[in-house]
Amino acid sequence: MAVNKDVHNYDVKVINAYKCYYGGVNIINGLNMNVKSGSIYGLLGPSGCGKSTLIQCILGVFPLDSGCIKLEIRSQCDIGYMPQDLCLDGKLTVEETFEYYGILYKMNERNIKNRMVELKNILKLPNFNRFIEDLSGGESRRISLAITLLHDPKIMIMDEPTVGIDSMLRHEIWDEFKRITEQQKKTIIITTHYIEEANQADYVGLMRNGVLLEEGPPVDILLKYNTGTLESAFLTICCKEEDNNMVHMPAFNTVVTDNNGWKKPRKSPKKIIDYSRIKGLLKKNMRLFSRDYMLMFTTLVFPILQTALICACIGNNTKDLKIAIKNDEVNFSECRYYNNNNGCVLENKSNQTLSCVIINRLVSLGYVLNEVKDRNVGESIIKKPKYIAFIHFPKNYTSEFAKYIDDQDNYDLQLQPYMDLNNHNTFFKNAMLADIMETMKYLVQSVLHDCSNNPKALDVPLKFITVTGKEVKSYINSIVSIYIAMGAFYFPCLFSVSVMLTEKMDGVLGRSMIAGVTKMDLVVSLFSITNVLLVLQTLAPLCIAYVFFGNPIEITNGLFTFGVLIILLGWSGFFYGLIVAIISPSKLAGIFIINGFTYMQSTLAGCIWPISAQTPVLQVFSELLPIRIVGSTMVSISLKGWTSDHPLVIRKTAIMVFYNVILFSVLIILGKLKKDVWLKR
Ligand SMILES: Nc1ncnc2c1ncn2[C@@H]1O[C@H](COP(=O)(O)OP(=O)(O)OP(=O)(O)O)[C@@H](O)[C@H]1O
Repeated sequence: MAVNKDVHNYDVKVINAYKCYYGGVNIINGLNMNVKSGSIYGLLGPSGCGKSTLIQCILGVFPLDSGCIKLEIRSQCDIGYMPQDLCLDGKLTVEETFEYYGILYKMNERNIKNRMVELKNILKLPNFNRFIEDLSGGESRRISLAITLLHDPKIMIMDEPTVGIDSMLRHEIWDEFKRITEQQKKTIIITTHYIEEANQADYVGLMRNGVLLEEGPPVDILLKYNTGTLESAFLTICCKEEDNNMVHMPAFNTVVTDNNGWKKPRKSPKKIIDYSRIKGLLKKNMRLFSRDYMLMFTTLVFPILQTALICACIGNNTKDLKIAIKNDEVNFSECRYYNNNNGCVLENKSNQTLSCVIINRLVSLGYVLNEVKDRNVGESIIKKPKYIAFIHFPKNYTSEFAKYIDDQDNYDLQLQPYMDLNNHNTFFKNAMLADIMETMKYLVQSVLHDCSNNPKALDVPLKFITVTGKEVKSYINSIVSIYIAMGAFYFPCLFSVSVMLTEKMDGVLGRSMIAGVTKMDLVVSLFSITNVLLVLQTLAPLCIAYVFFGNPIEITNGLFTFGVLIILLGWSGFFYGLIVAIISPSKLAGIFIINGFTYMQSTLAGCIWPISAQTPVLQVFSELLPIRIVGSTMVSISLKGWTSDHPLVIRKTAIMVFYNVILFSVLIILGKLKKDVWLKR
């Protein structure tokens, strides 16, 4: 029973604690620690001995492998924590930082304001309207300390609070610590490298290799080891420990200590979602977003620019492709004066020049024709990538052509025009070949017409009827929806991964979590912002693609599903970004992963080359990619007029809902498996 009575004198008690990171060595190695209520406890020890790890365990960030930690608190708000690093958003002002943490600690506006003024006087804080990123090291440490004290918590845990603060102010801060512990019965745990500073603490714990070698009031320790300073006492203790060659039991030999009369930690359970915390997060994130011009540019301006550029560049007729010409039949420059109605080529009196018909036709299609001196020059010039073809028209081409029609057996093939092709770019080559074939057809039709024959005789004996996609005129019309789908996936993904990883790497997330924010609060607040951004990110590109550039779109009730699919795709991008943020060791890695995945999807989605050209196995994979699923359905809705009740539209929408459920579940599972998922290592 004596033990139970003792319980009430302590705010923090650690009993036989063990902790190691991911199967490594024990960082906390059978540690016992007793922090009395209303006292200052100085936790001392060399760098790397496990002080921060112990603090994280006390805060509940990491669970112990075994042992027990008891905190005399009612809720998370009873603890104030100051991390070793700054862990504050540089782009918030001092006032906004106070407001954010005040909201998390459930303080009202007036309380926050009053407390800010109080703390300003005690800690000599800088102006409230200054940005954190503009403060000096010492000033920002003082803000960090003030945030810890803001909600007047019962227990304050501070990791090196006085680092970087001048000795005068350090002295004043210690006086303030003493005042609040004595007058308000607060409990303070401080880690410090300045061992002599800890003389002012009520108790000190000397930690080494994951255990407390000594614990007690500084005066008692000095007396016990007969030294004048804590530093030499610590050295003596360390030497003794080495002499004794103390061995600590490994974690697997220990028993979870919950049988010493200790109750489970008295903490009211944290709500998984809390409206006021979400409000605080939303306010903070909106402020940060509105000040991050690069992020704003990439998430809001980029989608507009990208759509405009794609519509302006893709699918237009290829222009200004260069063709080298040598025309021995007629002076090249004279072709421009050539009149089509020069009579039938089969008649002797005709002065018809077929080479000019072809030349003028190619010019009218937008090709740039440059005359070369002779055939040798033409054949060598074609090796340069600037030229896609060299065409040579022999002398008497037209009259020989007329003879050929009359007497094919005696036709000299040398008298045919010939063409050298540059195959550097098969797309250009094929486009030009199609134009040349069209031109030749036009030529023969002209001849037939001039010779009073029926030009239609040359038509393909097949009737073409366009059933769907009548309005499709250019390649961009067929793929613009897929590009919009790409943006709908990529930009929410980019937003979630960059916001989460920036905050994680700056330690802001970790600090917010300790202040009470839950993973669900985070997801909900970011999800809300993402939805607003998603509407802007897709509405503007849709207007540009379908209104400004006039890409065809069928107006049916399928357009409702068109919108739903974009939102579902945006959500999957958002969840995917969060998953990447969990598994990425750095922001750069996270951005690389999402860029790589989106790039792969864009390549396989069918807008660069049809999926039917892929190998069967790859086709199955490509058809399952989110951008492909949504993009191809959007194409069918916009060009084929598929309605919302079309079986494939329903099926693909269901697949996207399923994807979102899967991604959200993965997010939850990863969050449960990796407890320290939002913490900077
Ligand atoms: N999340 C983590 N995962 C793996 N190892 C970790 C992690 N955090 C700390 N460590 C390791 O645990 C050991 C103790 O680190 P800890 O930060 O607790 O020491 P410390 O006493 O606070 O040091 P300092 O005084 O320099 O801050 C170090 O070797 C560190 O590399």
